Amino acid sequence: MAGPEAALRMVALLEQRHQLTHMLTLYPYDLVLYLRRAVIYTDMGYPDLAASDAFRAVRLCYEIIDEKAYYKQAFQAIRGYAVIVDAKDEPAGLPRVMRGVTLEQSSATSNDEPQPDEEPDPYKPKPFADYIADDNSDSNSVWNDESKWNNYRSRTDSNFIDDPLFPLCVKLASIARTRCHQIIALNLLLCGCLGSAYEICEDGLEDDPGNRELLQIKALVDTAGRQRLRQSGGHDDDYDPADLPDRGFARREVYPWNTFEPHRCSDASLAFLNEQLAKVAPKCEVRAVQLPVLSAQHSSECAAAPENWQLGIFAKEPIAAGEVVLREYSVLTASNRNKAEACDACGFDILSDTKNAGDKENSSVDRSISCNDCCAVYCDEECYDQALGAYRTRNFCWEDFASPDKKWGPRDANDTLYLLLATRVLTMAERQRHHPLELKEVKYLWGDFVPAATNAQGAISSNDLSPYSPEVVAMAAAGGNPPAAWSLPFDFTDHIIKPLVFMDVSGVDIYCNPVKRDAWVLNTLFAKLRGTASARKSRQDGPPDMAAVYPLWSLTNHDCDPNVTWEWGDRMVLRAKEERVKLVEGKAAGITRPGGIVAGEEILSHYCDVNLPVQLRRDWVRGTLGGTCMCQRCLHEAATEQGDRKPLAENKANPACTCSCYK
Ligand SMILES: C[S@@+](CC[C@H](N)C(=O)[O-])C[C@H]1O[C@@H](n2cnc3c(N)ncnc32)[C@H](O)[C@@H]1O
Repeated sequence: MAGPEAALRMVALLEQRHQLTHMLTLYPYDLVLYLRRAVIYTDMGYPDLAASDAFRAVRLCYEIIDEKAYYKQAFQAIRGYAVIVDAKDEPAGLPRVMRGVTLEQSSATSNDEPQPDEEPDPYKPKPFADYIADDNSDSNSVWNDESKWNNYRSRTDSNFIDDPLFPLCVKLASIARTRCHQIIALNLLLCGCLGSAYEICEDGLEDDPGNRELLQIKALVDTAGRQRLRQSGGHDDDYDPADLPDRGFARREVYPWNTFEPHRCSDASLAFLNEQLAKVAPKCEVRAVQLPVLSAQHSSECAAAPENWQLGIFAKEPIAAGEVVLREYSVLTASNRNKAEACDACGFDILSDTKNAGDKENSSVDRSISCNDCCAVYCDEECYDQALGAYRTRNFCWEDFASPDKKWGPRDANDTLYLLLATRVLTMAERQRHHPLELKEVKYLWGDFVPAATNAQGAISSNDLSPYSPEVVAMAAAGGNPPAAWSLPFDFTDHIIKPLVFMDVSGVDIYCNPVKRDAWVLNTLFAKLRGTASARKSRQDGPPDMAAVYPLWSLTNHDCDPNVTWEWGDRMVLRAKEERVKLVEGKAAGITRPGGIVAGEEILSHYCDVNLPVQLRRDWVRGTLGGTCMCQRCLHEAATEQGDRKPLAENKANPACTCSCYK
């Protein structure tokens, strides 16, 4: 499907998504609504969001089956469906999303089978197949008619403990659970999260052994895993499902329904940012600037890369060499260290600060204060007050989750820090009663988003997506890689499970307020945090264990000949460099010229160690810049290294280059 037809279909899907989201705000414990929205997301080509909704639905199934914390609410919601199914006054019986699941071999149903000499139970629901009508559509069904639906719901005020529909409700939850496992596993496969997809199949098969769809998805995951192994030069004999790759990718984009993303270069945005910047960098201003769109294919000879509008910081007046340009404080920090070592608010390394050691009034350790209720420490009263205003309350510390070593085993250090930063944003949003994407620390951050149309190319989408679909089978046979344009690293545990666990242990109702806590909100946060966070290590040879986002500092662009240096302690401090690299043909590094910044000059920071040779610098910043660095120094040094002594002005678009500079 292409052109207007595809566009019309997308409009219809967006409308359905909108309606289901609205219904979810009214009935947040209704697992069927989550399942229906999951199917819409799959249809739109957002498998990560589909997996997330199905995961919330499966949690609601377990609430009912295992009588957990939200048992009563989840039971009330499913009972509305049971009333209709039992009365058979709705011809379609079940909502479409739950049809076609049979639990013949399920342990959940086997206990329900009557023993030969047992009295028949008058309340026992009829065989499930009886409820499944031939009608294969939800159109004209009660599920789409809100007033009729509310009428059914009003009949669910019974005391559920003695409720005759109780067995049917549990049965519906068991059927939904299998459907959830199918939807989660298939969509994780589409994201490339093979390890988690495999595990979900196993979980589902434990509840519903022999389920055909789950067995088929497991076989596809297996195929994809073996293919990946072959692609990386390994042999099938070495294949072990426990080693399946689990890092997938999701679309990094401003979702079509995201109304929170500002037009970053508008007058209103610039006015707001400049008001903020004036407090921390009085000699500077934020401006819109055209930057080259970098790609990994760019070569040094491509001087004519396409450009896009972004933001940058510029000097409004001269700044002397060595002068402070910007001094910024932030509580959007994350620490993966022992809580007693660094300030919980600003991340300052209190224990290792030896500046005023022994001085009772001024040493960092003696000025620090500890939380009475947890082991968090703060530099001083000021940091504690900042924490109180931004993310914590006097008697609630968020401490349970935020001690990563307590909860989570060894894993990628950067991923842990991004997760902890995301949870800090969630706590800020709760404390300040804002939507997470509306917080001023988050709203204007660069997210490195890719246009939705680019992401849609190659996405597998269908409202009847099944593990037997030729597209899915072909995708698995090719190794289960999502489209190359999907650039947001995606992990089932970090993006879906842990944020929910975090909210849960923090006492937040994870089902309520889906507009604030949805998976797309978290993905948008992760995109922004990945585009702007800085990390550091406390031990030279250790992994990064501290991270922070300084929203204004993060607006500075990179250059391998920067005009500022930065120091990161309790604040981020930018200073004009004392001296700069002088570009002399054939001898770029080592020769210097005086620092200082003139009015109108852009403040250029550095995202890598600028003392390294050009190739290593480019390798370092490729991820952050989205491609090969094309700053004047890199172009110059790369050309010199390759023996190309042409003056830079002659470096025009290169016909041999595979990037878009020549097209
Ligand atoms: C931390 S942001 C810098 C601020 C950003 N320009 C903004 O609008 O917020 C990093 C992004 O800026 C862009 N960028 C920074 N330095 C660049 C450079 N020298 N050339 C091209 N793009 C650059 C890249 O898109 C990179 O992903």
